[in-house]
Amino acid sequence: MLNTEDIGAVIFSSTPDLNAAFPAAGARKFGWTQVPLFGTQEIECPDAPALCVRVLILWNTDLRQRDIKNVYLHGAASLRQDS
Ligand SMILES: O=C(O)C(=O)C[C@]1(C(=O)O)C=C[C@@H](O)C=C1
Repeated sequence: MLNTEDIGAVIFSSTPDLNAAFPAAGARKFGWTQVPLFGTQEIECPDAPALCVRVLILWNTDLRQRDIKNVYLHGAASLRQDS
């Protein structure tokens, strides 16, 4: 379970085709009002999925990296076939 108090910061990247709203603004509406949030733009890489938001959560945990499951939804699953 992810406790908001354990989140150091969250970084969002959006593909250049997404510009209607800031992902960080959505996260605040969702309840992350005290979490430091930052947005950036992903590079336009040929064959990479369009309309894609990546979310990197910097989370204080005692878990080992190999015990954390990164989640890739829909077409984004093709980005990391090794995970
Ligand atoms: O994990 C992703 O979302 C990817 O697109 C893969 C990958 C990578 O090669 O590790 C590539 C680009 C992103 O900026 C981050 C990670």
